[in-house]
Amino acid sequence: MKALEPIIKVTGLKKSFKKKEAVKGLDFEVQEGEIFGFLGPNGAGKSTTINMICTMLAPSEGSIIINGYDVSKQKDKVRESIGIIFQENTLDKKLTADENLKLHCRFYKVPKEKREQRIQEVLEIVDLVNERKQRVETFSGGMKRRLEIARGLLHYPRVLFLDEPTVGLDPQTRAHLWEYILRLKEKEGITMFLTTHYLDEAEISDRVAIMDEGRIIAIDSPKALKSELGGDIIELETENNVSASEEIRRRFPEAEVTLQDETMYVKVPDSDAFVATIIKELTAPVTRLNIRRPTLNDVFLAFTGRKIGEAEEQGKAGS
Ligand SMILES: Nc1ncnc2c1ncn2[C@@H]1O[C@H](COP(=O)(O)OP(=O)(O)OP(=O)(O)O)[C@@H](O)[C@H]1O
Repeated sequence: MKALEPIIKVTGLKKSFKKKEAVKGLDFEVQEGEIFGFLGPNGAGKSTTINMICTMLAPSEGSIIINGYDVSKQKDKVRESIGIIFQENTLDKKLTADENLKLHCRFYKVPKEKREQRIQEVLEIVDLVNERKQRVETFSGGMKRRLEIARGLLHYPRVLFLDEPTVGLDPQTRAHLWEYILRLKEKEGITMFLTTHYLDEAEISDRVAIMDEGRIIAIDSPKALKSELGGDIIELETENNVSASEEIRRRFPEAEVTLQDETMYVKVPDSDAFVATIIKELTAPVTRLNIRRPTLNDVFLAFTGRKIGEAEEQGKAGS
């Protein structure tokens, strides 16, 4: 049997801005129907990559194939194959939802006889059927984002790009938006490529690529990435973390110890035996102890030596 062609294939992708090498050589594939998440701190190179994939920025090197079309040679075919929902709101606020959608249908040459049915379908997906005749300026932030998603779907794209789709929304609206996105996957079987720096949101993805400083440092399902870490994470504070971490490393050679501010993160295959021993025998008394399953933040920490929030702070300081 012939193996399925990936819907997106990226090879040797690089981008430099003058002296800054923002994307340093990416190779990855996205399969049809996947939710593919790009996770990384500000400045990691996510937007630059997504802009190149969406034909909006020319790569310095490498190739991108979407839906069988070459992004640098067949831009129009690529644009027909994709829908884009970016951070900036590009709806016309003075127009109604309906007028915004009709405009987009004309722009993307959705056949006239299909327009009415398609507008109804996409409004149903994002629950805005009753607001169809309202002006966009009366919409809440969440409603606007939903309308943008509806608009991005009008021309039956094979891949939908969502760049930080929940930025600026409150937690409840964020959660709802993800429900719509999952509904979309169910109803339209569409491939979704999303970027986020919210770790909990990345969990929705079938696969996640973790990006840092222009490179993909890990790529797999959230479950596999976390289980690759193996064992439990023990958060530990003692009266002297430096000497305690040295003692742990000496006595438990299999333990991986990372010191972060006031807290030690210890990863061990068997947390029960470890905890029983350190509580009784560690020279520096234990002042706090918490055992938990690994999160994507731990994956990021394991690969980069820092938490995703800290990487962002460094990114901001450096830019
Ligand atoms: N047009 C540009 N000119 C010069 N440098 C740029 C340009 N666009 C991006 N960069 C730099 O490239 C690096 C990657 O930026 P990019 O916006 O792709 O990161 P990101 O991961 O998408 O971050 P964010 O979440 O903040 O959008 C950053 O150091 C940024 O300052």
